[in-house]
Amino acid sequence: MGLKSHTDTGVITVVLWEQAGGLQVKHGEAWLDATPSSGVLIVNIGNLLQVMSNGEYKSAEHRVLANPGPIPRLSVSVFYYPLVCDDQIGPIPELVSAEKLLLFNNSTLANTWKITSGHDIRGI
Ligand SMILES: O=C(O)CCC(=O)C(=O)O
Ligand SMILES: [Fe+2]
Repeated sequence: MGLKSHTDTGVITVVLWEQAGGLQVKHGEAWLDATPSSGVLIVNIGNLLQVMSNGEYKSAEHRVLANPGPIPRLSVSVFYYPLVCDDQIGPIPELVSAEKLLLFNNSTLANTWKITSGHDIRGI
């Protein structure tokens, strides 16, 4: 199974992924292959961490190629994100300054999710 180009919506995603390739990360206009390695966990920065870090960390666009090679592909993703839609989320105050202006407004989790991912937190 492949996955179309996307950024992860939450705070971080931890991916356990072995042997078969297929994960690609966008760098400029190029798609770079992530190199599979046994026992390695991939930690993706999600859209909410980009907001919380006031843009210090970027949620990278990535995709997964279907059937990238002869080995069956198995990956396990765990998504970390807050659950209460009405909670406020925004840049951590220490990361906002005269040199590093506020890039995102404080808003509810549901609203921030919609702005950063383009769809409703309930998947609508
Ligand atoms: O399977 C992978 O290597 C990555 C999966 C992924 O991008 C995701 O679950 O959001
Ligand atoms: Fe992803």
